[in-house]
Amino acid sequence: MSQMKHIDNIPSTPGKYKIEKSPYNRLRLQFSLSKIIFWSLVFVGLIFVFFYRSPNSVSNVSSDLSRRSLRTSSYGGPVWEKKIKSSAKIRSKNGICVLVTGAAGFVGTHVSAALKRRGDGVVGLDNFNDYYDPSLKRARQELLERSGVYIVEGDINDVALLKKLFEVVAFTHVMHLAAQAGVRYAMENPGSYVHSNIAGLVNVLEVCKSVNPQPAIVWASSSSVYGLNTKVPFSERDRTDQPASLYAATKKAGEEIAHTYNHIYGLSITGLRFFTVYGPWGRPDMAYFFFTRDILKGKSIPIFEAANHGTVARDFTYIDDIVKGCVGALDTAKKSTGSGGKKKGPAQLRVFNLGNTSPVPVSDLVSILEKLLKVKAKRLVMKLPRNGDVQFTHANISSAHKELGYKPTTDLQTGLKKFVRWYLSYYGNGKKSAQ
Ligand SMILES: O=C(O)[C@H]1O[C@H](OP(=O)(O)OP(=O)(O)OC[C@H]2O[C@@H](n3ccc(=O)[nH]c3=O)[C@H](O)[C@@H]2O)[C@H](O)[C@@H](O)[C@H]1O
Repeated sequence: MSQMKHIDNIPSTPGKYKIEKSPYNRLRLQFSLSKIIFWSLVFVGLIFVFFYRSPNSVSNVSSDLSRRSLRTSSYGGPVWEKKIKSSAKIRSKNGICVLVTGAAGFVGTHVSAALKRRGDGVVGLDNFNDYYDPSLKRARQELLERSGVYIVEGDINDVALLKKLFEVVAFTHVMHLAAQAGVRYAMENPGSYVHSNIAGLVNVLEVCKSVNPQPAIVWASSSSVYGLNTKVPFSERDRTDQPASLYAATKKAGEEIAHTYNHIYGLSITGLRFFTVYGPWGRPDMAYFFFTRDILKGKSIPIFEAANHGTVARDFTYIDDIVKGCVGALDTAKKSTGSGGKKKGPAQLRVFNLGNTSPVPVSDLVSILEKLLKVKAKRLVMKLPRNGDVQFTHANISSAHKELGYKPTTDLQTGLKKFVRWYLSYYGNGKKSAQ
């Protein structure tokens, strides 16, 4: 209020504001100028020290990103284009042509394989960073290559590469799954979330809005957007303005960014809120995966528990169910309406929960693993850390059921059996172990 008064005291027409020219005033002016310069230098110095010393500072983002070995891709040339065109070839009637970002990732690999199997054209894009063991990503790549899916090695922040891909192939759809995943890692490397989940998403949308014809976009949001929401089961209409982690906040930001690109450019965009997806070829940073590894090694596993011995539970969703949801979203996506970077009419904007509708306590997940692995786990019950984890998730999937025909059919017991079978065969019956 007092500041307001101060501003009000200054005449609105600057020319009418008479500055007295006494030597005392000049001296005072010089003195305050040098004071301003002095404090500005101190301020700049402080910023400098902060950015170069703080472990999580933005200046460290580049080193963190390079630690995740983002390669600058070399691309182009007739051989490269031929591979892409062959991978993009549609082999079924009414097939679609999809660019899958994050194709060497867990969900990306399964979705790419499913699309290829039914005769769609599929081209993958992945930067093969080392957030987790890149050899697993390479193995997924081999799997996809054997089924005819080529993965371009490059980053979603490489706009020139994205543009080039659209020059070579007129993709009808983009399945945007490339992201920095993981709830807890966001405290270690916040910059990587901004880089992939915000800057990367914007780059993908920028390119999609400017190509002709614009593709329809389906992308991975997350159940974590519900954050501290306590109303269960989580419905798409519930509030999502209380994220509990930076990961969740970047996914929520992504949903708002999607709204903007839909509104301004007429891009057809569908966001899918995945609920703790698990299964064969999964992510080693996820609990079910490293619990399996550590139970087999005889290492103790930390099991989180909420205040007053409260149960921590997740709506674990099996990968094959998620793939059906992704394909359903692609198949029901309407065309984007814009062209030449301009909106021509209203376009489709959707968001769906893809969960299993039956939350399971983490301790029950461990019991299932014990039975499947025939090894007793060394349980270390710990307080739920305050670093992004929420106590439970539970999806209401009626909207996805109605619009996408989504109907999950795999319970945790059945899904984990398939995961354990894969784990033991991939890591040689546990002799070789996941990193
Ligand atoms: O749905 C999502 O959108 C997210 O799902 C996944 O996050 P989460 O549901 O947190 O999965 P995950 O880490 O496997 O922990 C599973 C359970 O084990 C508990 N947990 C975890 C670690 C541990 O040491 N102990 C423990 O009890 C933990 O408290 C939790 O209850 C994806 O990783 C994320 O990328 C995002 O996609």
